[in-house]
Amino acid sequence: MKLWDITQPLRPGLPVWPGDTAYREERTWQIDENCPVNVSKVTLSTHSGTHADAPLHYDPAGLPSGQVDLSFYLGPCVVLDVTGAGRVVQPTDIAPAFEQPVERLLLKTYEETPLEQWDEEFKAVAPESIDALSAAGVRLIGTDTPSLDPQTSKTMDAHHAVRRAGMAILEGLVLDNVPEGRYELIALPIKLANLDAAPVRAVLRGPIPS
Ligand SMILES: N[C@@H](CC(=O)c1ccccc1NC=O)C(=O)O
Ligand SMILES: [Zn+2]
Ligand SMILES: [Zn+2]
Repeated sequence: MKLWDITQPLRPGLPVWPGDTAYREERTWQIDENCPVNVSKVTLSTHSGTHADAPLHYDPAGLPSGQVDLSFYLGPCVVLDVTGAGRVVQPTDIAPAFEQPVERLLLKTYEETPLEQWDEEFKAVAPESIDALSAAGVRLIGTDTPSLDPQTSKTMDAHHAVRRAGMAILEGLVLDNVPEGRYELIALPIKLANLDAAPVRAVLRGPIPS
C-alpha cells in the first residue's frame, strides 16, 4: 500500500498566520577542522505548517499537546474533496462522509495547497458541520487550511464546537493529488509538554478498498 506524506516542509519562507512568528533556522555548531558535527536551532510558532491544535489553544483549562490522547491521531480516516464548497464548508458539503462510518475526516479544500504564500481567503468549516460530524462519531477533523475558523474570526465557533465535542484538530495538511477515499492516518503531535499546539509528521497509508 502506498504511503502519502501529507506534511508541509518546514523551512525558511514558510507562510505563517499574519503577525505570528516567522520560521527561522540557525546553525549552533558547524562541521569544520575544530568541530565534528552540525547542530541547529529553530524558531517557530506552535501553529507552523502541518500541526495539531491542543485543547489549550482554545480553552484556558484545556490539555496541552504533551497530554493529548494519541489515539485520535492514529487509525482509519476518510479524505473528502470539498474544493467545490463556498468560503464556509457546510453540512451539505460533507454529506458524502456520512454514507459510511468514519472516525476521522480530512477535508481537501485546495486543488493545490499554497505553500509559498499566505492565503487570506482559505475555506473555513461551519460549526454546524462540526456538530454533524461529532453526532456521526467523527473524533478528528483535519483540513489543508491554516484554521477551521475564518482568519478574521474572534469567536472561533468551529474550534469551540470541537471543544464541546471533545474532538481533535489537524491543520495545514497537504492533500494535493491525494484521491478521495479511505486511508490509515498516522499523525502524532510532537510531545510539547506545556503548549497549545505541536507540529506533526502526517502520513496516510492507502487507499483502503471499502
Ligand atoms: N486558529 C489558528 C491559529 C490562530 O488563530 C492564530 C495563530 C497564530 C497567531 C494568531 C492566531 N489567531 C489570532 O486571532 C489555528 O488554530 O492554528
Ligand atoms: Zn492551529
Ligand atoms: Zn485551529
